[in-house]
Amino acid sequence: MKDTIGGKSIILRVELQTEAVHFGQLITVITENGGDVIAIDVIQTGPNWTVRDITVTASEQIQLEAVTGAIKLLQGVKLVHVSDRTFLLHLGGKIEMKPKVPIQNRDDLSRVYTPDVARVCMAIHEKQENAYKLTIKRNTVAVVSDGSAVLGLGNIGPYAAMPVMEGKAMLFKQLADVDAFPICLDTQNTEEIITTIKNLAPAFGGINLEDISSPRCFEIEERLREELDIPVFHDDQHGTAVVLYAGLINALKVVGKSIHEAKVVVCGIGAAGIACSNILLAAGVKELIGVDREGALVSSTSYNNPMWNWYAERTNPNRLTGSLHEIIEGADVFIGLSSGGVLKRGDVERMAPRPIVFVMANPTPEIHPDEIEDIAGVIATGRSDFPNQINNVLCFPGIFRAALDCQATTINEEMKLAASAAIASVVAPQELNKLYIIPSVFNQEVVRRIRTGVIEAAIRTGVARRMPREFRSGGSI
Ligand SMILES: NC(=O)c1ccc[n+]([C@@H]2O[C@H](COP(=O)([O-])OP(=O)(O)OC[C@H]3O[C@@H](n4cnc5c(N)ncnc54)[C@H](O)[C@@H]3O)[C@@H](O)[C@H]2O)c1
Ligand SMILES: O=C(O)C[C@H](O)C(=O)O
Ligand SMILES: [Mg+2]
Repeated sequence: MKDTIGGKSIILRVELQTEAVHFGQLITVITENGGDVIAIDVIQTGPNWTVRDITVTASEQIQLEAVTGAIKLLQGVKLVHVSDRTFLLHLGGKIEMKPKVPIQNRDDLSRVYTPDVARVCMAIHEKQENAYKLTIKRNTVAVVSDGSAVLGLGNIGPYAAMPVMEGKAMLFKQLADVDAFPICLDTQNTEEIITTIKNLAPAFGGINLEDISSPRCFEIEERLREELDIPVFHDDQHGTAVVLYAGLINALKVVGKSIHEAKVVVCGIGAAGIACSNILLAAGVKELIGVDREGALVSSTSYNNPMWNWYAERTNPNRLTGSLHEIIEGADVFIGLSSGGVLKRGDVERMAPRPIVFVMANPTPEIHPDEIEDIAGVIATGRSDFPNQINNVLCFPGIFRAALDCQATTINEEMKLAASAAIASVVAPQELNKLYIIPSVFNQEVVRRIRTGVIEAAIRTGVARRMPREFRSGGSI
């Protein structure tokens, strides 16, 4: 699949006959064909030959193909091989498990394993809560997918979903020191998914559901929330909604509009679109219209999807009908959670002045930001290679850090709103502008502030089973 935006990067291993060709000629051929040379490494040299690795990036895959084609035509140059840097990074997977203590002798062995481990087992058998003290449970989250709605790629199955889940596990660890396991299930049957996750739960302090398509994701999450005593959080719904709301709070300030008066169009009424709409309704949006493939959702129509009937009852107060291109007329905010290329420049031209355009489909947004840069008030995407990344990665590490630290039984609405406010607050008023409405994933304040705000909300709403030390002003739970 050809991605139309974002940098592409390859490493070219070339052997040059130094008498037949100058290195400068090779570089000229690369740049003339649209490649940027970002690194050169000498691998081996001989009396009249040299082998080098040249790292080349280009904005389009097609340019990289042109570069390799042109190199093959150069006299005195042999293209030994081409490696895709992204694939290299994924070789053998991206994470590993590491013991916390070494096992160096028999004594260690008998304590981490048989026979002494039995005493620890019995301590948990006598008091199940001890699992939080004596196992990985207190710091471990399962990232579970069935591969049915992976990014905007659709139902690509559990094997193909793994790289995303491994990536989420890496982010959990790096950003919030949460240990996370990627688990991709080879079933898309609602009951089987629920039963499997329930059976897996003893090892985990939380369940992060990921990339499970709607409407099954709603029932799976709801049932697991009822039946488990650890937080179950469908990231595509709630993580996205938390970050979207944080971004919108700040974007509205940039364009000087009020959330109560804004006309908001959400495109893609799936897992993420429904959750984002819910948070917007709770935040006071009055004119909210949902659009999916068949056009605007309206209460006068009956849908096969029960969530859509529920949705249409609560939104579209003026009962607008028609396609996205019609509905978008005069809108102040567009929120895309559908698939790449759905929005056209003409649509944005017909929005209200200084429109807010959040095109959050991954990996290809609903419109390329460059196409509307001159007419939009604020633009955000889900990707890391544009300004204003509205992506659930800003939420899930911090919200689970908080939930694990206070051993929350659930992640409730108050905790989610606290997370949104925490994220929005990281951008100081004097820093706020159209290219900076949302903090970077690498801003360490993000997880820290989410953790504080979310633990406070958990304690306030009575779902914390443990009071972290810094929150113990009087008494403990
Ligand atoms: N930026 C983020 O943090 C973030 C988070 C979650 C999801 N997403 C993106 O949002 C999209 C949806 O994810 P999801 O988990 O809600 O999936 P989903 O399958 O639950 O829902 C997708 C919805 O979009 C609709 N849709 C697809 N193409 C459309 C089109 N051309 N016009 C109108 N509607 C269309 C589908 O009918 C479906 O209702 C994906 O691209 C995903 O990558 C982004
Ligand atoms: O994985 C991401 O980048 C965000 C989100 O979970 C998505 O499904 O697109
Ligand atoms: Mg996802």
